[in-house]
Amino acid sequence: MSPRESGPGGNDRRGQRPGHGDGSRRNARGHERNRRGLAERQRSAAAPSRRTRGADPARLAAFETLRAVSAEGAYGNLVLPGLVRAHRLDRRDAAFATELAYGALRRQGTWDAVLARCVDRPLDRLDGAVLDALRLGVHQLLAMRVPDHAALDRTVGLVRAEIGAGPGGLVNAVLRKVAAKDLAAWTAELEAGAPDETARLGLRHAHPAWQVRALRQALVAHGRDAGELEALLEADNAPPVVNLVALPGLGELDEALRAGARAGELVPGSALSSGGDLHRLASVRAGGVRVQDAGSQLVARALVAAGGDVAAGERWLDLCAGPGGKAALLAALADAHGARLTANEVAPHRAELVRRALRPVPARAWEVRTGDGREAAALLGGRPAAEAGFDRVLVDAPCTGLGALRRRPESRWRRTPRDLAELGPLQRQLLRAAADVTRPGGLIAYVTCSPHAAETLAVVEDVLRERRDLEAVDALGPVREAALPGSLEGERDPGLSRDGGPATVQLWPHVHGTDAMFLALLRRR
Ligand SMILES: C[S@@+](CC[C@H](N)C(=O)[O-])C[C@H]1O[C@@H](n2cnc3c(N)ncnc32)[C@H](O)[C@@H]1O
Repeated sequence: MSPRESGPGGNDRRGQRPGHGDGSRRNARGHERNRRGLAERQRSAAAPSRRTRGADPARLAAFETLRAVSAEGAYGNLVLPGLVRAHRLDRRDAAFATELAYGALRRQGTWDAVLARCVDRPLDRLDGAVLDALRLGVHQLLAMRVPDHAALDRTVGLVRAEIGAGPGGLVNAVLRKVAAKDLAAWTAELEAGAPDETARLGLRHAHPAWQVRALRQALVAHGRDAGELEALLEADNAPPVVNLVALPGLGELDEALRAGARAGELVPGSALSSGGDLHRLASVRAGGVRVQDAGSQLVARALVAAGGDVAAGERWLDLCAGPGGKAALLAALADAHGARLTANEVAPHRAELVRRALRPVPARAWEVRTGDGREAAALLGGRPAAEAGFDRVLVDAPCTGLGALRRRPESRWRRTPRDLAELGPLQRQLLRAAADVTRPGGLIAYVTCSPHAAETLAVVEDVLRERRDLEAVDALGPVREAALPGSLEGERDPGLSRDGGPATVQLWPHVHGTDAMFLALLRRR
């Protein structure tokens, strides 16, 4: 049996029932700890003694991630790396904790449906910490190669150590019921009780039904086959490959490639990371090499490739720049072309992240402004757009993120259709404001990391309908120009031309291995 199969903690603990002996003392501490904030938990996790013999550090890191997500509204992908460091997990245990935490978060809806059949009361009447521990137990039993006895013993040990002996008994009884069937049997049972195909797919692939419906509609709206839906849902559940970008003129990928990364297949100057702690790479520490989804790289580069050569002295604007991924690439490209980028962000703490992202780029090429993009007209200082307007404007609009579900494990369960209704007006206002500050002849890239038609095609169509001074221009040509030759042909063609008009571009996780980025290009007349 490989270490992976028994999970972290090693063979020394196999068969041992952890947590016996000093249960009550640890119970009290566990309750208290579960009420404390993340920072304090991270500090105490870093203490030299492991505090609990019942909870192995990798499962504890996963448990604390789920607690931070469900009790504090944290983002799992932001919390877990800190806990991996705080618990001093080695590479193997870090991989186990990541698979466990992210997997349990992604599949939460399906695991809750399984648990609802094994618990004698509504799940919302369970203690939140107990429910999170149960989710971790189910994920190990049904979706990881952890033997049943290890999944049970370690999860019960974790509960005894972190929550209490009483809950330990309940978790033991419930997980035994879960372990009585395998994933295929559970899936068949859940699907048999589902009212329709959408609900069945939602249970099978752990997506809320409204998102299954929305993604099916999005495939069709962007010119693909609805039959791809299951492949898309599956891609949302696969751990995303970490893409790297070398900022042009500022970073080289040689070091990453020597360390095991593979050259990117979609975008020049990109690589697929071999995993592990990227901060071991000097080029990453220096900021010339950054983590960035290949789809994000592509749409940023397409804005620069569009409309012929960049003229020296061009002024570019990134209207919604936080945390600065695309701004860093744009600023590096701006510097290489003798252009200058203004990066705008409404949230001050995110504007600070933009500043940090831009630090490796020479200061002559950029400035950061904190402000509401809807008031971008202030950037022109009262002068007309024909005189002071920007040549290229990126509107990377706040959106539901339905195209980046791989990366944000819990987000699918947090989002609601109401978000679409709230974001729609903001997206339109930002696009109009971008148009107002673009010089005649200048280009606007409207981008979302969602393929939902309501925040992509509908937004662009509405604004085009009301503004005679805007026209759609082809986005596919510039995207192809920015991509590696031949990488977007045939089945991988991301373009959609409606009624022979200029094409918009929609990338897909299951086709391109990227987030589902949307790009429309507009020109101000
Ligand atoms: C999709 S994210 C942008 C991602 C960014 N371009 C990158 O590549 O790292 C959208 C950003 O818009 C910001 N935002 C939301 N409302 C805004 C507004 N009214 N004006 C400017 N920025 C806004 C959000 O805070 C968020 O940072």
